[in-house]
Amino acid sequence: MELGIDLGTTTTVVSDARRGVLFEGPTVMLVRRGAGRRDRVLAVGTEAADLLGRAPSRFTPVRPLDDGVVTDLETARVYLRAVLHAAGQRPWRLPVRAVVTVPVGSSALETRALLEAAEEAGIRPVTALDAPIAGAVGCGVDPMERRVHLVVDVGGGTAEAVAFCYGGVLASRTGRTGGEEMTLAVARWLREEHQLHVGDLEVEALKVRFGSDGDGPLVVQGRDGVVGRPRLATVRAAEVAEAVRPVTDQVVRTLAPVLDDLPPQALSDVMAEGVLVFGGGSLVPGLPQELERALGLPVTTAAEPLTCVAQGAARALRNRPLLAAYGRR
Ligand SMILES: Nc1ncnc2c1ncn2[C@@H]1O[C@H](COP(=O)(O)OP(=O)(O)OP(=O)(O)O)[C@@H](O)[C@H]1O
Repeated sequence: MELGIDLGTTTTVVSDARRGVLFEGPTVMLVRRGAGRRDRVLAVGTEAADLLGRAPSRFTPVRPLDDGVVTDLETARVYLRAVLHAAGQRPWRLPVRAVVTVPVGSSALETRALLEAAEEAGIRPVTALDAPIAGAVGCGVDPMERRVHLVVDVGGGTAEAVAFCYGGVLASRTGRTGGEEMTLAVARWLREEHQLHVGDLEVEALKVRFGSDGDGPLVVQGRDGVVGRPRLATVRAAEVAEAVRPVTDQVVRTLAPVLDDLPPQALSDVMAEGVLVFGGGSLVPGLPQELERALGLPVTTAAEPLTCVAQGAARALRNRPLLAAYGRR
């Protein structure tokens, strides 16, 4: 079994080169913590997210990643095993080979922790690949060619810009601010401007909706900040955009200096080709345009911005020269 695994801060996607996406869901699991015993997983991904705030108190929601990196090996192992199970794979029966993606900015130690967790979960051999490189492969870009490509990946916990060609990274910028920070900004704005306390999932849904519903009114449900009762509020998409803007500005300010490190020939490749952007954060209205302004280059959003990283990772698994050049072990 050959898989590409995009273990993101917010979303996990598992893809198979032949069958496509096998699992896509929030990076969260619900576990029962037994005294002295191993954690028992009740639900993972969408099923776990649906139960958040509803499950009995003996079940704890656990997020295995923080800003794109593994913070606890055992948690990551348990999570990966649950994800493989949900994706219909049983590592204890089938040999599972995989490419797992990591942020470009993750340290050797952080990458090692993820690889160890994957091996412990039964995935062998496993290779780590920078998520932006995997995303580029998923969009049909060949990172082994001589032409320089520039891609931007805006995820939940990280935003990265990477220029690469001919088997190597030329320049990169990483920021640990992404879509989750945008969600927090919307929640803060609802609290301050509308005196409304809104649950995480509702704020997340509002952030996703405001881009797709034009400038029509959006209804959001929460708890009144003064009297504490449930209440509805009507907001406009343009207001939500304003609330998110300081975060998108920060993302763009962090990434744009990647151009400063490129030699003139590389710049002319990038100018001819433009910039490819993907990751859930790229779907926030206005972000591609702001990026275009800051870089002074045309920006194109990937056709499948949420799954191209996992699909590219699965494809990379069969490309030995690519893994030898860009893989991290
Ligand atoms: N349609 C949408 N509109 C706006 N934001 C979206 C949309 N779809 C997803 N997002 C946001 O994208 C973010 C998740 O993106 P993605 O799945 O690429 O990140 P990730 O891989 O989990 O994180 P990271 O790469 O930082 O580890 C979340 O903050 C989510 O709210």
